[in-house]
Parts: sequence; C-alpha cells; structure tokens
Amino acid sequence: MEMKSPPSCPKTVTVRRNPHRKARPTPSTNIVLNPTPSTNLHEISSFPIDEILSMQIPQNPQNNSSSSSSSENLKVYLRVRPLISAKIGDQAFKSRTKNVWPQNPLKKNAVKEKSAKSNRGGDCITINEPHSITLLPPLALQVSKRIKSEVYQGFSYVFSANSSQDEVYEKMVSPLVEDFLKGKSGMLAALGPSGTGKTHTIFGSPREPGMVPIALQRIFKRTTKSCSESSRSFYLSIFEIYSERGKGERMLDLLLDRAELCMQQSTIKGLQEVIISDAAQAESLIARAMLKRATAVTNANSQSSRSQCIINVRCVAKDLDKEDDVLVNDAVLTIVDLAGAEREKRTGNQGARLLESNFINNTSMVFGLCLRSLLEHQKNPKKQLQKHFQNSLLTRYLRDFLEGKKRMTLILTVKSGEEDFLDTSYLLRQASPYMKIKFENVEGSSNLVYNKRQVQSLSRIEQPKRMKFSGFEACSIEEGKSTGEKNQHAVEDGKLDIKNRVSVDFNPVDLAKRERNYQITQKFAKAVWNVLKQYNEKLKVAESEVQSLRKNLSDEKIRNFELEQELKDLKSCCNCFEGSSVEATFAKVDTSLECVINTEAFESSETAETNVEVDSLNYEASECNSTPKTYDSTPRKDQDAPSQIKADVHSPSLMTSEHNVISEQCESPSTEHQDVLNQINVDVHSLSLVTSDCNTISEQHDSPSREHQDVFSQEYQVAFFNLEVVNTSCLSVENFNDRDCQNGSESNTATGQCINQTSEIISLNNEDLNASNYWAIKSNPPNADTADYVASSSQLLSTASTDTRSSVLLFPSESVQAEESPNSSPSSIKVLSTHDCDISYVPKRKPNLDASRKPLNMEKPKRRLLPASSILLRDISALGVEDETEKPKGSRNGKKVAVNEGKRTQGSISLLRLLKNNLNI
Ligand SMILES: Nc1ncnc2c1ncn2[C@@H]1O[C@H](COP(=O)(O)OP(=O)(O)OP(=O)(O)O)[C@@H](O)[C@H]1O
Repeated sequence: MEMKSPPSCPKTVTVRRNPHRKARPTPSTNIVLNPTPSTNLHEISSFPIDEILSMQIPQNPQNNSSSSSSSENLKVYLRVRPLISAKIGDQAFKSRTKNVWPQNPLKKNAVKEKSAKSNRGGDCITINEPHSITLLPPLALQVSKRIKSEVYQGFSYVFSANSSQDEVYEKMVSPLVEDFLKGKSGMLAALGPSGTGKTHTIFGSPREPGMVPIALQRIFKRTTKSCSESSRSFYLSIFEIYSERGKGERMLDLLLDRAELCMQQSTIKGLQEVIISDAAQAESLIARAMLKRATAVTNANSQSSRSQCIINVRCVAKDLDKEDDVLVNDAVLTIVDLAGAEREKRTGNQGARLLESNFINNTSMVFGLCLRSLLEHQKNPKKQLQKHFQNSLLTRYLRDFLEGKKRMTLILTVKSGEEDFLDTSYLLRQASPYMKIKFENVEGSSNLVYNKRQVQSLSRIEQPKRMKFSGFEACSIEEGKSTGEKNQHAVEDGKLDIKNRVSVDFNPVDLAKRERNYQITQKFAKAVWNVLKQYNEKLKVAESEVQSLRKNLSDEKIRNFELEQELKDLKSCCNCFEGSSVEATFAKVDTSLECVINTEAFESSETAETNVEVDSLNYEASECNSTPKTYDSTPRKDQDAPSQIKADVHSPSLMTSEHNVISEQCESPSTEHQDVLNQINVDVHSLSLVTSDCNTISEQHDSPSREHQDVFSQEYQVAFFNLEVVNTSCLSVENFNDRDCQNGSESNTATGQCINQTSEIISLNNEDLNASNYWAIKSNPPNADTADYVASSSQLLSTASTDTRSSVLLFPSESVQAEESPNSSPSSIKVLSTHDCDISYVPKRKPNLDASRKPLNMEKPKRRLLPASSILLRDISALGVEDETEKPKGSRNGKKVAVNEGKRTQGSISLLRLLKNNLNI
C-alpha cells in the first residue's frame, strides 16, 4: 500500500481562539494517527518549537495584578450590580412602566418573563477571586450558539453585588482622592451598560451616597483637619456632552442652566467654576446640576442617563502644605458618569430616544476603543496608541487620561443576569485587562487556555488587516457601520456566536477605509490584468510574425541553395563547352600585354631610327593565369639601346585625358591631320565612355554573366592597351608635324602616311573596342553614349580585319631601314608572321556592327577574340604596305604590305620615336 507523505508543518502556528470542537484524541490515539514513514522524515520540516517557545505569554495576572496595576495610570475595577428580588423587581417594573413611553404589550410580557427568569436565580457572573470573574453564558446560548465560558482577569478589584459604596470608595476612590489632595490629578470613570449602576456608583442615593459625595466629604474633612481654609481652594464645575436627537454633540454647563460650551484643545471655554467651601455646598450644587442633566426613562432604567456627565473638582493651593510638606498646585479630580450603552430591544427606545441611543453607543464605543488601545499599550509599549479620541468630544477632552498621561481609574459596572450576559461580555471584552476562554464545560476549569490577551475583536480593530468575511459576518459589519446599537442588536438576536461576534466591533471609519482600499486594490488588479492581457496578445502577434519570417528565411535559403546549384551547373557547362575559349581569351589578353616593344636607340638626335620589334605573341595557356598589368619592353639582343616602355593598363582615364591634352597641343595640323585627330578624339572619348559603362555594367551584372564579364574585362584592358598605342601615335603625329613641317614639303608626305597609319590603327583598335563594347551593350541596356560610340565605331570598322588567325611581330628591320630615304625618318615595320598565334576560340561569324544600334535584339556574337596587339601590329604592317588615302579599304593584304612597306617606314619611325620621347617625360 502506497503511503502518502503528510503535509509539511507550517513555520508559523496560528492559535485559534476556538479550536475545533471535535474531541481531542487521546494520547494513545494521537500516536497512532498520522504515522510518518521513516523514509520521509527528511521531508518534514521540524516543528517550530523554538518559535513557539519564544512567544511572549503574559504572566498570570492573578499573581501580579495588584502590584502592576498600582504602578500604572490605569486601574480597572469591576462592580457587579446586585440582582433585584422578584418582589422588588415587580415593584420596580411597575414603577418603570409608568415612565416608559410608549410600551409595547408584547415586549412588556417578554420583559416580565425575562425578569422572572433572572429573578429565579439565573446568574452569569461568577467571581472567582477579587481580580477575576467567570462569565457563564446562558444554557440556551451554550447549546444553540456553542458559546463558551469566559474568564476575565486583571481587575484591580472585583466588587461583588454585596459590596457597599463605602467599600468601593475605600478601595477604589480613596487612593485617587489622596493623590488629588497631594496635587496629582486623576479621573474616575464609570463605564457599563445601561442600568448597571454607574450613576448609582458615582452619585448614589441619599441612603447610599456615591463616590462623589463621599469624596467631597473626605476632601473637606481632611482639609479642615489638616490645614487652614485659606491654604486651599476648591472649585467645582459640571458639564455634560449631549446629543439632542442624535444631531450633534453639545457641551452644556450644568451649573449655568445648560449654557452652551465649546472646547479648545482639551480645555472647555466658558465653563463655570464654582468655588466650594464644604462638602454640603458641593453636594447641593451637584444635586442641582443632576436635575439639569438629560435623563430619560427607558425599559432598562427608570432614570437613564442620556449624556456624558463630567464633574471637575479643582484644588488650588495658596501656599505650601506645611503639614504634608507637599506642593499642592491645581490638581483636578475628574469624575465621569458615562451614559450606558443600550440596546433597543432592552430599552424600547424609539424616535428621539433611539437617536440618543445611537449617540450614546457611538460615544461608548469610541471610549472603549481608546481604552482598549491604552490597555494594549500598557502591556506592550511598542504598540502605538490609536487616535480614536478624535472621534468624540468626550475622548478629546479626556485625551490625557486615555493616553496614559494622567491617572485614570475605571469602574466597570455589570449586571449578573443571564439576559445581561451579552452586554457584560461585550463590555468586558472592551475594558478588561485580561481574558481567558474555557474550551470545556464550565466546571472543567483545568483545561483553561490562555489567550495572549484580551478581546481579539479590538485587536483586529486596532490592526486594520484584511479579513475575509463570510456573508453573515459581512452583514454584521454592515450593521456595525450604521451604529453600535445595531451591533448589539445582532448580538442580542443571537445571530453571532462569541467567536464571530468580534466582527461587529469594527469601527465604521476603519471599515470604510478598508473598503476603499479593497476597491482600489481590486481596480488596480483589474487594470494590471488588462494590461497583461494586451501584452499577451501583442506577444502572440509578434510570435506569429517571427514564425512567418523564419519560414520566409528558410524558403530563401532553399532558393539560394538552388540558385547556387544552378550556377554551379551553368559553370560546369560553360567549362565543358567554353573552357578552352576562356583560357584562350585569358591567354590572348596575357600575351597581348606581354608583348614586347623593343626600340632601338636613336643614332642621332635629328634622325633617330627606331626599330620596333614586337615579339611574337605567346599564346601558351600556362601563362594565362598570370594577370598582366604591365607590359615590358625587353631589349632585344640586336638592339643597342632599347628602352623599356611600361604602362599601366589600369589607368584608362589617365591615358584618355592624356590623349586629349596631347590632341589639343596639335596646334597647326593640316586639314587631314586635323580630321584624323578629331576622329581620334572622338573615338577615344567614346572609348572612355564605354569603359566607364563597362565598369558599371560589370558591377551591376548578375552572376550568370560573370563569365562574359571576365572576358569583357580582359578585352577592355586590351583595348586600353591599344589606346595607349593610339596615344603614342598622336604624339608622334604632333611631334612629327612640329619638326618636319619646318623641313619642307617632303615631310608632309610622311606626315600623311603617319596619320594614315594612326587612323588605321585607331580603326583597328576600335574594332576590338567595339567588339568589347558589344559585350557591354549586351549586358546592359544601351544608352546614348554607348549608341553613339557604336555608331561612330561602326564607321571606323569598315577597315576591320576579318582575319581569324593573326599574329604580328614588329621588329626593327635594318634592311628596310637601309632602303629608306635619308631625308625621312628611318623606320620600318616588318610583318614576321601573321599566323603564329593559335587561338582556339574562333567566332563563327562577325557581329553586324551596323545593327549594333539594336544590341539587345542581337544574339551573342560569336566573334573571334583576337589580341589587340596582334591586330594593331598586323594593321600597322598593312599601313606600311599601302597608303590609306590612295587605296580602298579592305584591299589590305600581306602582299600589298610587303610592296609598300618602304613608303611608310618614315612615319612609323617618327611615331615610335615620339612615343619614346613622350614616355620618357
Ligand atoms: N449596587 C446597587 N445596589 C442597589 N441598587 C443599585 C445598585 N446599582 C444600581 N442600582 C439601582 O439600579 C437602578 C439603575 O441604576 P443606574 O441608574 O445607576 O444605572 P445606570 O448604569 O446609570 O444606567 P444608565 O446608564 O441608563 O444611566 C437604579 O435604580 C439604582 O438604584
């Protein structure tokens, strides 16, 4: 069988005032119950024995109540009013009925029955000893409400029903009066339900004088004996706090025909003080004042007090009391007869009397709260006094007493009848110093359990903690909000048992504050809840967005992966079909940039002979991997002073601008020269534009066209190399003009030849450039510049070579040089081979450049990518064969070049010489 581990013990233990009524298990049963498996011992927290032991349990007030009370400013006495015999009760009842207004016959009969029961010997108060009593609930309440017996302790003294007025005075008032005579102020206050003997105790009757007359007699008797009359003066003042019809508190001077008074900071303004010389005078004044006091006849009391009556006897010492050697100075003895709390059912009050009852009950409740606070404070000084005194004039006036600053003696008056049980219990819970509750039957005194102290109801009042009320308790609280009387009604009706009756004792002000705090807290919680709900919704939306974004991201990744795969496939296909052509392209570019231009040193400054030799192009595929950025002019072994020409092919703009500057420097060219130069400018400018376009296109082009872009990049580098040659040609033309124009007309021929060569070179260069431009146009929509360039280039391409395989090598030819005219610049260009270069990438057809205005509609041209240098050199050799101006385009061939090469060597040499000079700068 599987054993469940018992719940862990709480760290704090709440001691219930009324524990469960189930019979306590016997010790043996206790051991058997809740067997704890040894295996689960470690899961059970240790019993907080230390915490329990550390709790401060009040000591037994029986042992030290007298001594402790004597040292405090608050003393609490209890006096039990004697039960009235049946005979006396009947007479009393008859006498009361005359004064009670109006009487309900039903209530009248009920009172008769209750009086008869109480007179038959029902007694709820048992005096255990002089300082404690036991309050026994009626049998009906014990059965129906399960009310337990209550033990109240800590009284300074408990006066039994048989106690006399003198006894009460001697034990209770005499110390107060003695202190008064010694100059120490004090107060005596009677508190208790209506008809319990407060007024009787304070004022008494002619046969049984109360505390006031006795005190006055003692005061003046002692004064007369001890000192002269002139040494002390006593002043008497009497006033009452009354609420007419419950509208508001008023202070009335009972010595001045109920003159209205007002209070300013615990002092009453306008209060009449009458100096008293003896006890008789004082008693007379008091008697007349009592006649002015508001009283009424109720079912509970034939002469019920309806106001709080305060009597002040002030002692003024004229000089030092020599006999007692004490300083007597303005001591005040205050005696207060409070109006007793009353219940409607018992008083039968209606109308104005009922309103008076509300005022009386409220005042009694406030006073009881102040008293409760003071008692708690005396037991535990850490507890702060509650400011309940502000809620009534009475407590405001008695503030110093209720705060413990002055000495106060309190006499609680109770009746011992069974019908008075609830009233007595209510009063004692408010004002008794200590309280015990019996959990067993009345006789079982051995099972008394101490509660820490007092009435928990009042503790709850002073500690405004949230409480969870049941419906019935809530109703009781609502009743408590209205008046204290209604609370008592609830008690009277037996709707509350003793355990729960505490709930009716809440101060309405506290309850209102609690209710307000509860409302605020509830609304705040709702607001927080709404905000959390909104955030939750936003969070859900955000999560959905995140999920969608993640999904999109995954899709994009998949798509990207597919594209990469496709790209790889395309690359692999291109490598298969065009790999050799691409390699050839690189080889072409490489070799074109590695072409060597050897120049021979000038033998003389006037007629420098330049032999330009261009090594055969090296088309080895192994050299394609190197990226040529410079092309060196290595000296040949047969050259005396070769000069190296290095040019950066990656500075097209610089070269272009240089070319433009050079072109502008041609100041006086002939018309033909000027046309050619202009054309060169136009072409070069177009080339610049194309170059820039190519750069842009290269950046913007997608990956699938990168192959073409690479090829194009290589080609435009070649084109710029050709441009460099063009630039040098321009320089040659310029220098040639400057120099040869002075020598005569012969040089004009050479100049024209040179220009023709230059034009041809440019035409050939533009062929390559145009071919490269085609790729740019193919990759990017044409713009105006590109179209213009293509148009202009197409005109020049009329002389484009259609050779599919070409390779040229320029070198200085001594034999040709010897055939040159001495007047002309010796130069020769010899075509060594036109088919040395083997380019595997051979376009099938040449693109129709005239239709290049619509490049987008064109298919990818399958042109032959020829090294620009080879074309350049080939055409240069062609220029040497035949004059461009004399022979039609397209008539160039190898044979004609061989025939006419001697006529063009002079311009070529000048061109190269000027090129060298320009580069040396
Ligand atoms: N100890 C007592 N011995 C004999 N009679 C008493 C005693 N206490 C009170 N009585 C009588 O009980 C009746 C009511 O007493 P008393 O008027 O003093 O009550 P109370 O507490 O002042 O009532 P209330 O608050 O309504 O003024 C009086 O007639 C009084 O004589």
